[in-house]
Amino acid sequence: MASQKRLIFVTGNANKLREVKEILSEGGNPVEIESQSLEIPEIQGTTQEVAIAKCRAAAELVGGPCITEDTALCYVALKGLPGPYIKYFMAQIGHEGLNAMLVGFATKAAEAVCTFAYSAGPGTEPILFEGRTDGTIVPARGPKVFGWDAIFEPLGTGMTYAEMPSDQKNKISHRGKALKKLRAYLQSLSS
Ligand SMILES: O=c1nc[nH]c2c1ncn2[C@H]1C[C@H](O)[C@@H](COP(=O)(O)OP(=O)(O)OP(=O)(O)O)O1
Ligand SMILES: [Mg+2]
Repeated sequence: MASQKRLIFVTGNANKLREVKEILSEGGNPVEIESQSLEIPEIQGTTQEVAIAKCRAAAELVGGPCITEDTALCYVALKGLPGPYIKYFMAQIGHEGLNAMLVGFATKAAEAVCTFAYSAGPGTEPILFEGRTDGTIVPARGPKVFGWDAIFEPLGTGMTYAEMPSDQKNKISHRGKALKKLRAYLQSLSS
C-alpha cells in the first residue's frame, strides 16, 4: 500500500501551492500537503543560503517538520541575477522591465531554479532539493496569472510557461523536477 505523508508547506504564494498540490497528487504515492501562510524574512545570498535560512525560520515557527520553496530566475547575461531577488524585481519593474534589463546583451538565456528545503524540525539542518529549467526571456505571451510565467520560454517548446496547460508546465518545470527529488526523499524516510 502507498504510504500517506502529511507535511506542512510554509508559503505565502497560492500559485506555488496549487502547482505543488497538482504535482504531488500525481502517481501512486501521494504526499499530502497542509499549507501555512507565514511571513518569513528572506536573507540576501545565494539561492541555497536563502533557502536554508527560510526553512530554518519556518521550522521554528511551525514547531515541527516542514518544507519551504524558493524560486529564482537567473539571467545568464547577468551572471545569475536577479536570481533569488526576482520577486522584488518582478514587483517593481514587471514583465517589460524584466525584458528591458537584457537590451544590449547578446544572450536572453535564463534558468528557472526551484529549491525545496525540508527540515525535520527546529534545530535540524534543512536538506535541499533543486530543479532547473533552461529557457529564454521573451516579451510577455499568455495569461499573466503567475509571476514571470508569461516571459519565460523553456528551450525547445516555442511556448511560454503561461501559454502551456498546467500539466505540461509541471512536466518540464523547475518545480516539477525539484519535487521529483523531494518526493523520492520523503518516500525513503517512510519505507
Ligand atoms: O513557476 C513560477 N513561474 C512564474 N513565477 C514564479 C514561479 N514560481 C515563483 N514565481 C515568482 C513568485 C515570486 O515573485 C518569485 C519567487 O519568490 P519566492 O520568495 O520564492 O516566492 P513567494 O515569496 O511568492 O512565496 P514564498 O512565501 O513561498 O516565499 O517568483
Ligand atoms: Mg518569498
